[in-house]
Amino acid sequence: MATGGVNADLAKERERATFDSEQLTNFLYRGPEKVRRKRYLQNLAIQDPVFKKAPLWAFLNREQQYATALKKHLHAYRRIQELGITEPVEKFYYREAAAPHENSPIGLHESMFIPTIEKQATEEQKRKWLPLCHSLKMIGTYAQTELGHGTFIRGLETTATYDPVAKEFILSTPKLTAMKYWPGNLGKTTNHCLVMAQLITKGKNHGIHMFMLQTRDMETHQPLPGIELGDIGPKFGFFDNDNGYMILKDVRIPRENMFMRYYKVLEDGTYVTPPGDRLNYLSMVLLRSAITSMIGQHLSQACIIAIRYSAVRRQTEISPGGEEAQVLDYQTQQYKLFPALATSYAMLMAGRFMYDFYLKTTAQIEKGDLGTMPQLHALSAGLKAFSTWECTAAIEVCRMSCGGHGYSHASGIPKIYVDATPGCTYEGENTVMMLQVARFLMKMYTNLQKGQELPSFVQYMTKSLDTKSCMKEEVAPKCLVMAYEHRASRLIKAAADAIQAMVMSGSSPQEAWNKNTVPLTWAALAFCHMFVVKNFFEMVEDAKMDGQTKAAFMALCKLYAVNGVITHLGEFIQDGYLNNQQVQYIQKSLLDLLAEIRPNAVALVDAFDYPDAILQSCLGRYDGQVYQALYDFAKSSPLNEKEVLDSFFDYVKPVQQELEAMNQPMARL
Ligand SMILES: CCCCCCCCCCCCCCCCCCCC(=O)SCCNC(=O)CCNC(=O)[C@H](O)C(C)(C)COP(=O)(O)OP(=O)(O)OC[C@H]1O[C@@H](n2cnc3c(N)ncnc32)[C@H](O)[C@@H]1OP(=O)(O)O
Ligand SMILES: Cc1cc2nc3c(=O)[nH]c(=O)nc-3n(C[C@H](O)[C@H](O)[C@H](O)COP(=O)(O)OP(=O)(O)OC[C@H]3O[C@@H](n4cnc5c(N)ncnc54)[C@H](O)[C@@H]3O)c2cc1C
Repeated sequence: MATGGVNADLAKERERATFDSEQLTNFLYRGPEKVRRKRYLQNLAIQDPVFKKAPLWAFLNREQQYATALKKHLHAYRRIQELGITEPVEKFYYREAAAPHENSPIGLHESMFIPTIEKQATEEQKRKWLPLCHSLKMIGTYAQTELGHGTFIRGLETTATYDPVAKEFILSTPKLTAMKYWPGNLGKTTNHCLVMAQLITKGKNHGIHMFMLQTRDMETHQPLPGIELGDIGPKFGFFDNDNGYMILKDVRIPRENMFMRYYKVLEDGTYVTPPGDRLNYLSMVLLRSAITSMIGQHLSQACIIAIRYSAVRRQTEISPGGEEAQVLDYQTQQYKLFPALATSYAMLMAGRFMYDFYLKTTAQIEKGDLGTMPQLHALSAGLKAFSTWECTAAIEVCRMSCGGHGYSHASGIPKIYVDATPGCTYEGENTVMMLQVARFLMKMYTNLQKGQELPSFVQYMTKSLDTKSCMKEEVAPKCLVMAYEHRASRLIKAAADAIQAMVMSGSSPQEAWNKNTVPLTWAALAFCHMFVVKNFFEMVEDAKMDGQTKAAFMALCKLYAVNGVITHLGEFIQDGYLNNQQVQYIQKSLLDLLAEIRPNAVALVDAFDYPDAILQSCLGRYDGQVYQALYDFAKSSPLNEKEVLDSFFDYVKPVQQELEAMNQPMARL
């Protein structure tokens, strides 16, 4: 049955591409040297026998999935130290290849616990905790969310009451809804956590603060007295992670366990006012800033799978008796997949901007300059929400575009989807994040009205609203960007005017805000969309690559912008900014771009440079031998280990016998 070699259709696709995919790979990973290093690290992991021999997650139950993920991630953690890998992005490449599609049970330790100690602890606390963290004596997580509150963190109910006599904080869960619920790896893996709790000292509540809590004995791993904790049970995805619950019964911790870099409680219980508000929200901002790239990568994997498969899959004779067409040749299939592909590139570019902006801004914060914190908060919240919404929707489109096989774990896409979609909820529920963006935009609008200068990325608001688009038959990037700016400005103005009008007629600002949250999210979404489009064009224009590669990349960028106009057409034409003729130009441009991208589709996904060992998809294989792979996958199903299952004798046979007896003529009498 084995066919071997590269599938002929896929081979042809690669031959007909108008550009060299390696050029785009080099751009995506910031240069050929970095690509070589990425491949080297990925190969090290792929060839490691510990990872190679591990069973595929899809055939394991939850406990086995957890144990396998833990084993692999701990081995990866050790190897990363042995190999001296220190760059976060290089650690990511190694881990992704070591345990593809398996979420790390020590992930929160690395992505939130250690960074929070680094950024929020005093030098003394760092000296004490960080060496223990690096040797995994301390394994920690971030325990903020409670049963009753995830979004409204000022409403958290866990308390940390200072006792000046013992110089200790008493951590308590005063009621059911105050129980910590959801923190990743809290249930079984970790022995420490950062607890967010209401700080009460000298009888006064000073709001939520961060405390270091040891939850389990560092030798026996048993929970410590006064702490009840466990796993919250199976979820939609993240099967391999022990999201946990925790109840605290007056647990005492030393005063030194409060994170005291910015916030302080003196020995006598005096609270020292911090240098700025919301500094203890910075750990969330770090993850939000990283999520746009991460979700763009999830979507890029789904696109590789769906596009390679669509090049191999043939279905339906185009003319009677003729050859069946590659499904990728159907315009409708292209309309599903190419906007998804364009979205993944758009988000990778937005994620690149976002993470660089995070590094720049936090360097300023470290030096005591908190001036850019509001911009960092607004952009990280907005791009996190916009990218996770767009990418998860597109992943589902990719899955459905693979027909029936897309529904099988053999495709790899269902797992990508279930692990990507909680990105819309964790680190700030998306609608709530959009309303934070709206809050920032309303402030900027008021500042504009007062004649104040605006930060560069909202400068476009200062332009008076043009009434007509410059769009011509040749749909120009400049006119597309202006259309997005126009839509965002108009929707921001509309929301602000509606709020101001309500306030003028006697409503309180809060009431006016609450009656306009839908238009406010329209404005915030339009702002984020505009930002992503503009950033994409700028990055393509600045990219150093040959002309053919740039042309292929630019076609995707234009498609992202054009498709966005068509999807949200109402908002672009509501005030007559685009007329009927201009909309027709844009619609035609969409069809032209689908045709232009078609010959490059496979090369554009090859450029993401994911080895098969990471993709783990029968449909997305580089060699396109999908049918053999699907057959092998089916054969390896544990249900096939026995020819006849015990359940046949336990259940089918007895019922057959009962029915047979019931249907005997004598039995009916
Ligand atoms: C490329 C290599 C990268 C490698 C790096 C790292 C690797 C990362 C790997 C990623 C792995 C991913 C694995 C995922 C695992 C899942 C993890 C999930 C973890 C969690 O979910 S933790 C819990 C998260 N919880 C939340 O996000 C809660 C959401 N709620 C809030 O944030 C706040 O409650 C909310 C909604 C912002 C409101 O706060 P509140 O204090 O009530 O504020 P107001 O609305 O009243 O506004 C007042 C004022 O504050 C400003 N503000 C609010 N937040 C911030 C902030 N974060 N920073 C700065 N300023 C803030 C707000 O704008 C207002 O300002 P004004 O000037 O208008 O008054
Ligand atoms: C996989 C996963 C991992 C997680 N890991 C962690 C972790 O490690 N640590 C941790 O502390 N937490 C963690 N969480 C919890 C997560 O951060 C919260 O679930 C998230 O912040 C959303 O809060 P919520 O569940 O309270 O949603 P809710 O706020 O209850 O949302 C429910 C609905 O109410 C709406 N809503 C709520 N408030 C408003 C408002 N002000 N205006 C308009 N609409 C509103 C929302 O839009 C949503 O539609 C995790 C969650 C998941 C799913």
